[in-house]
Amino acid sequence: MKNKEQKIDQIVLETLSFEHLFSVALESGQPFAAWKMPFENTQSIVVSLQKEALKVSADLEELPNGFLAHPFQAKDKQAYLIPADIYYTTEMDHIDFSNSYDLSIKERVEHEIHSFDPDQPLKRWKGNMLKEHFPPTSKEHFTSIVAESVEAMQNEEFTKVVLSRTKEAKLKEDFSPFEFFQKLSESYPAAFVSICYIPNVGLWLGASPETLISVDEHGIFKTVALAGTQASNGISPKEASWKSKEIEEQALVSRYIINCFKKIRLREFEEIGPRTVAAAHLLHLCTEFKVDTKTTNFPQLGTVMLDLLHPTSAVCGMPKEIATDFILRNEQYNRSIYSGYIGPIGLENRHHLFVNLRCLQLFNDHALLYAGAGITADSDPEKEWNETEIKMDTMLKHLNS
Ligand SMILES: C=C(O[C@@H]1C=C(C(=O)O)C=C[C@H]1O)C(=O)O
Repeated sequence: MKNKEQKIDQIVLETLSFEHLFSVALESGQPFAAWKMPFENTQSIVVSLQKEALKVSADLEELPNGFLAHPFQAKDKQAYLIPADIYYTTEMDHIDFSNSYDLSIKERVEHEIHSFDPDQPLKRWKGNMLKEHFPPTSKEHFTSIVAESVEAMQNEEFTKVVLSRTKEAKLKEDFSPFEFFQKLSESYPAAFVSICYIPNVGLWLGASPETLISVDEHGIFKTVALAGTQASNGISPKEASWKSKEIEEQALVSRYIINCFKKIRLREFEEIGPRTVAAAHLLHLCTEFKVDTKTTNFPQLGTVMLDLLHPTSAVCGMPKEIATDFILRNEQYNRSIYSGYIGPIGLENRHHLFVNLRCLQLFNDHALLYAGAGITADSDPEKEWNETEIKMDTMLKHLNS
């Protein structure tokens, strides 16, 4: 990975805590993101010192370090970038502070962090939440569009479509985004747990099980084909068995990824799986694909594959254009960054972008949960509704507990 020149200054603080910086960022209304990587304990946070997130094209080699968030559908193909003007992880004893800003901003941030009172409940953040959203999806509407898509697929108009919906959940009076983030981090070690705030996009929290692309510090590129869902009900991944509907649904996603490699004539990929993986109380089928970008001399593979892969048939369908069109005509709401992608880029010399799933958006007094299910010609509308219910439980279980 190319090393970008970035001038960094530091704020060394004696009594710094992650909660301090998280709370100051949340209350400030500045774009920020905090996260925990799968199978890592470290929590990280970036805060932008500009009022708005940057609108950028997802060129990983060129962008400054930060946190990227791309909607499911963006006509201009632009993503939001929260630049790491301030960067801190629970492994550090100081804050990295981009010194392209003048001293007075640094002093203001330092003052706000020092004067933050952890015993006072946070209130200001609620004023920064979006004021409205599309009405939540009724069961009647969801099952009727599933039935309509099944009929279209039986007529061979397309092969797969992922249909999604939303649901509202009240927040308790003293709901704390920080406590919720901590609860998710503790409960889901295998997930990418994140919170991100982008003005006009809102405050989003999630526990994603699905990597879209990653390129690590050694130049190893990875992506996965994740699909097929069942409640684990105490069954371990090794004991799980799958019906042909799910096996085909996941194989379709694998074929889609292999096709993307074919488009760029890349043959040197390793394919591992499919195997059953656990995500919270659910099981999925997963095939992992790996490429060494150094031996293949393809340093920009992450950027190229990102452009080809998104949206994959795990969140959109096959063929992509027809499935997208069906989704946009029938879901009756805007997915925003649900089923888009989010994650840190450049930091610690790696990029890791996840499909934004098992997530919710916060409003003043309630949350809006998002989930979808892969529909094929063999789907049953009632079962697909239930699948979205159990996916939403990933968040719902911890929301007001
Ligand atoms: C669309 C979602 O999940 C995706 C769809 C799956 C399926 O259809 O079985 C499984 C995992 C994800 O790739 C979601 O969680 O909202």
